[in-house]
Amino acid sequence: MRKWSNPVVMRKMLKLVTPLSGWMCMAVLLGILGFLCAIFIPVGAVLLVIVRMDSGIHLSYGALISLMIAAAVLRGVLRYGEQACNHYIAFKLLALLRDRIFGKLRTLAPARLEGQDKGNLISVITSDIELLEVFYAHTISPIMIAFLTSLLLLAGFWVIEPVFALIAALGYLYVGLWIPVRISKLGKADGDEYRKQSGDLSAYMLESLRGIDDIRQFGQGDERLSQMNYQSNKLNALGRKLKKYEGKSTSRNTMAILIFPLLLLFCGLGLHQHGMLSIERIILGTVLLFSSFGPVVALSNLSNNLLLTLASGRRVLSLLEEAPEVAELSHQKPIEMGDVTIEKVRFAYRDKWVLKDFDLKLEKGSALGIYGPSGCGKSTLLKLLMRFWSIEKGSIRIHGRDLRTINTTDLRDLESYMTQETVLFQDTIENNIKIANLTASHEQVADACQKAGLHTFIMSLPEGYQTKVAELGESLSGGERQRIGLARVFLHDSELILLDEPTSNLDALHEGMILKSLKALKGKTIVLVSHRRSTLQSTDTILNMDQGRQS
Ligand SMILES: Nc1ncnc2c1ncn2[C@@H]1O[C@H](COP(=O)(O)OP(=O)(O)OP(=O)(O)O)[C@@H](O)[C@H]1O
Repeated sequence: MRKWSNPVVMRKMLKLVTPLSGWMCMAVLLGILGFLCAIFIPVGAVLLVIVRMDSGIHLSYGALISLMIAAAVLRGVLRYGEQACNHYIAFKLLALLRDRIFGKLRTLAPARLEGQDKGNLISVITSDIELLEVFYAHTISPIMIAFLTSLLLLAGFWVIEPVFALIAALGYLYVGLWIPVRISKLGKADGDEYRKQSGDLSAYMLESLRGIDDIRQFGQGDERLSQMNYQSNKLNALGRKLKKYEGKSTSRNTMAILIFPLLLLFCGLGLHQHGMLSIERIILGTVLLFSSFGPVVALSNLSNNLLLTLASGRRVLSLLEEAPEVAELSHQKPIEMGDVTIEKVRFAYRDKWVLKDFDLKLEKGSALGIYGPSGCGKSTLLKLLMRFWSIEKGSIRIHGRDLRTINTTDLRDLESYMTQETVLFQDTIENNIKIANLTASHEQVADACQKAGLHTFIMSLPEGYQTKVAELGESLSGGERQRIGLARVFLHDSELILLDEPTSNLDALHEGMILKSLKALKGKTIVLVSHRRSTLQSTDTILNMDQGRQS
């Protein structure tokens, strides 16, 4: 995660509001008018008294009362309008941010999604983005409203008595600026840590839910539970610390709201003793200051939530600015399938070397079988052929073209990759297979299923191809899932087929059926990784990949 300071995060988050600046101006205008209405009610009451004191001020009693009633009603309407504008902005921006985050994940995947940080990533996508609502709906406009309302009020104080304007300015600065800045500084590290630990807890929960069967089988439930409690307690302790900052801010605000009007009152009385100020102006100034802290207090209260919001903003923006392992490529020349040449390829996951000076030549239309000890880099080789990761040194070429110069969509069209795990989506079986070719007809899907030895099984289901995967629950066997994965490969009908243990869960009958279908694919180049020598018998050549070297 980037280590941007809070003002930098705020600037970056503010930049996103630019397209909605019209709505923001409207929210600020309504907010200022709303606060002025609220302030006018106690000030109006003072004016009523002053009028009765026969002070020489001539105001209609009835008109003043009517104005006060109108201000009270308007206060509600204006506040509603301000909040409506703010929430419109916030939810529009959240939708935009979600869209950008999902777009970003597409460019970062799959390398980024292979990391162990999935729980944290889920927490960024869900709760962190959600928290930004506080910033867009309850932070930006209060800051502007407080600033502009305070300027207007200071002008009013100046008219009553310039010394009052000075005292009011000090009060507003203390409550609206000094307290929030101080509290933000105090709690920045704890705010960041809170968001991080909350992400860690999500990751731990997610991992525990995924592995619940193993946890129960090996009696690890209590251990997991106590770890979860430990993490929750740590999170609660941090939450309490953040609440303490909130308490500090509230108590200082309350004190300031009492002390500054008192200061103003004493100064006013001093001036009065020297005959420089009337009692009416002192009362008016004191009440005006006492009742006008609303906008700056709203600002000060922000500092508590702001700590968490900025920590969330930092995580969301860091993800948005993360550089992908391999950049998406477009506008390159189209590619035709040809021989695949791998020369002196060196590749490491961070500091863990997997392939060192690896060479391989694969003729177009041939089938290569790969075996080797677990962890020697067979799957990695397929991922490099898919350009999921970038290689350190050497080159991978298709038809003489370096993989790094081929358009991403061309590469995806040219290649089919079946991983060891087939992921199923909550949809019909037909649609689950059609993700390999969205425009395929039902006949094409059925043909692919025939080749994958899946058709008879699907037809035995109550709703055939329209059976929902969710309705089958967990009842699909590993072999059935694997055959769905294979059906996707057959439907994708690409030139280069990369299969990672495609038949590991299948019985001999189904395996034989699939290998026959693969052999029948004329002109396709196939790379088949398997631990079973029997599976590899169907390929033209077999490679023993040991410690990243051909043997
Ligand atoms: N995303 C990753 N980050 C870090 N290390 C990784 C990553 N993926 C794989 N590895 C490591 O790289 C090495 C090669 O992994 P790979 O999956 O390519 O092996 P394999 O030969 O396919 O193994 P198997 O036969 O068990 O599937 C392993 O030691 C593995 O732990």
